[in-house]
Amino acid sequence: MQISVEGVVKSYAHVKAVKGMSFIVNEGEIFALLGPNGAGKSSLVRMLVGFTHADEGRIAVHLNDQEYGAIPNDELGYLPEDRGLYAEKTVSQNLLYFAALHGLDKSTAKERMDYWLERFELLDRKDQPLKSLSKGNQQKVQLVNAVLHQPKIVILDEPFSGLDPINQEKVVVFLAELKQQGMTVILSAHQMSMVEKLADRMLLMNHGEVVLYGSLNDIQQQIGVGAQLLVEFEELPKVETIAMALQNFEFSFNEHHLLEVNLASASQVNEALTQLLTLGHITKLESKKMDLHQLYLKAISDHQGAPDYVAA
Ligand SMILES: Nc1ncnc2c1ncn2[C@@H]1O[C@H](COP(=O)(O)OP(=O)(O)OP(=O)(O)O)[C@@H](O)[C@H]1O
Repeated sequence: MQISVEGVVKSYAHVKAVKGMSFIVNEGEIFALLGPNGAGKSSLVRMLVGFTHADEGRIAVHLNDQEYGAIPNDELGYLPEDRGLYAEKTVSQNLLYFAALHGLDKSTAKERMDYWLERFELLDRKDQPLKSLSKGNQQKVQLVNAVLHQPKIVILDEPFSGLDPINQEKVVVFLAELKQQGMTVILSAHQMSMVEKLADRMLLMNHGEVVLYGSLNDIQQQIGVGAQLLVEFEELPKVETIAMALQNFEFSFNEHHLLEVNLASASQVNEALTQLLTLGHITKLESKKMDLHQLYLKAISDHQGAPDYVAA
């Protein structure tokens, strides 16, 4: 299995939502689509599942020795942006109905349903109407619904949204188990700490363009910030003095008023330290790698996208 997206463009009326994006999703990986609101993630997903088509470019899904223009329905597990189960029906009525639509026999469907509901601590709610469950619990039922037929490819639009931290962790475990079962998982998310734990590779997009693409290591290299120094001075020097000394470095202050100096690579440590020592007495010094949350903020603030609006 491989999904290849080549130069895909998608516009709606006057909005150019996807502007020539290319990437590959490999079999068995957890692949994260990241980006601010309106970046074009859902537009991409809608093309991957065949709800809409690209204006330009090509999507090729290589599966079972065939090539498809979108993920075929019987191999797709989908958690759509606008969730859509039957609110009046019970949890089990919903799940068994959709499992049957996917051709699953009732006893297999029941067995798998009970397994996943148990994992999400929802087994005792299965005979209750879906609408009587909290928003987060309904979301967990939706997740179960997406995978009951054991599809090869699972696409989840914001699987963590509306979940408390404990349930977010449960979803992390759920997704890791899907991967273990051999499924390929594509998800969009805004929770960088969850993505960091899970994703094998990721694509950060902004204004319909690829900003960063690859593993966490790859994107750390692409953004050119290998590490950060965290510095505390006995007496914090003036910003202008710091700027003079650190001309070759980007720096900022964190919420504890510690100076953060970005290093392109570890080889810059000596130069940075030499300059920092000219600024005063250092009381604390730490070095750390930038996490995904910081990489995301930096990449998006550095990115100058092309305009989204096209002339009428
Ligand atoms: N059906 C539509 N008609 C017109 N414009 C649309 C439509 N769907 C999306 N857009 C526009 O396309 C751009 C990309 O939207 P999209 O929903 O793909 O972004 P997103 O990254 O999924 O955002 P979010 O994180 O908020 O869900 C936005 O400017 C949006 O307003």
